[in-house]
Amino acid sequence: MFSLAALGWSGFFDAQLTATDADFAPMRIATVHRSRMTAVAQHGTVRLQLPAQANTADFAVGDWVLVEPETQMLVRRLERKALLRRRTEGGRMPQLIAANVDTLFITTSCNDDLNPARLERYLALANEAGTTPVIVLTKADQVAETAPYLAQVAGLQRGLDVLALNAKAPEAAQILARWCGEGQTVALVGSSGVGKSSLLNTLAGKSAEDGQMTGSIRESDAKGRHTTTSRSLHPIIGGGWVIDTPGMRTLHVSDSLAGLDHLFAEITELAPLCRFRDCTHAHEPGCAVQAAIKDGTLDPARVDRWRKLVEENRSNTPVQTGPRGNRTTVHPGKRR
Ligand SMILES: Nc1nc2c(ncn2[C@@H]2O[C@H](COP(=O)(O)OP(=O)(O)OP(=O)(O)O)[C@@H](O)[C@H]2O)c(=O)[nH]1
Ligand SMILES: [Zn+2]
Repeated sequence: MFSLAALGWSGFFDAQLTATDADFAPMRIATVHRSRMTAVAQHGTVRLQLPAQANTADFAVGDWVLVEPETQMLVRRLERKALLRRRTEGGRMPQLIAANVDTLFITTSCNDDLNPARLERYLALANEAGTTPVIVLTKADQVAETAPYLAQVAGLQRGLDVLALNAKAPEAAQILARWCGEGQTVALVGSSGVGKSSLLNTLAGKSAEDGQMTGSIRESDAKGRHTTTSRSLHPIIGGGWVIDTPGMRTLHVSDSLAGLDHLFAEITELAPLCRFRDCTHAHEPGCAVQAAIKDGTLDPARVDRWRKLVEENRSNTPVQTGPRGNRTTVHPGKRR
């Protein structure tokens, strides 16, 4: 038995209920497949009945829905507090990754997987979603010192929490406990092999074998490696919920202007100080960004990465146009 608060219910969702909703049970989407979905209810997990017109692609793990209790028929989805989504190459609509996630554990390991430019992509994703990012460096037990790895990620975003742990050790759950209290939802993202499944098993208190059986479906990818292919909602031992996501090979940045501004705040805050309002910060006289690079307060490599992501975001984000402010989505053209 779970209380609604333990499931992550809050005033934000309560405020969306009307008098006629009293007959329905709030439930949280636990898995989304092509033609079926399951949800966690106060009494356990149920398979939802879907109305004929429902499209499971419109739902994300972590979503709150109202359900008709006798028939388990889905009635409607509640507005989301946060939504992680991305566009895949050639994808017309953004793919939903997870909803109502409080904290995104951006996972990488203390080895060659650690790549600040890739982490910045995940940070933009988290910022744009309205989810707090935390960088989790796994495989801390495999290196003599974690300090050099922590140093590489510490400056990636103001106020960013960064920590190193062994994903397979039970202490990992204590290190992450501040983000995992009752009703809190966290999600794991990162490249294949960094230890997301290991961390999930540690947080959910499962042995590796149980974890594989009851958790994610693992199948071989093109290279014969076993990778996580589904996502689902799992209870954390000390309270809260964890959503695992499939390993992402490449994360293209799109629809994330605000997320990028927040990520690169130390750069975007300088722009108003440039002499020209439309300064490109490349060659203009009186450019505050170039001045900061020159006096050593701004890392030129960081500025290059910022420029590249802003450009990528522009070319991948549909232009919102239309008569009298109607928002018409124009799908992005071929990537250059
Ligand atoms: N020593 C050590 N090994 C780890 C740690 N985290 C993961 N591993 C090992 O690294 C390998 C990959 O870990 P997984 O948890 O399967 O990685 P994943 O991110 O879930 O990978 P995908 O399912 O492909 O997305 C496994 O052999 C783990 O046992 C860690 O913190 N320390
Ligand atoms: Zn400038």
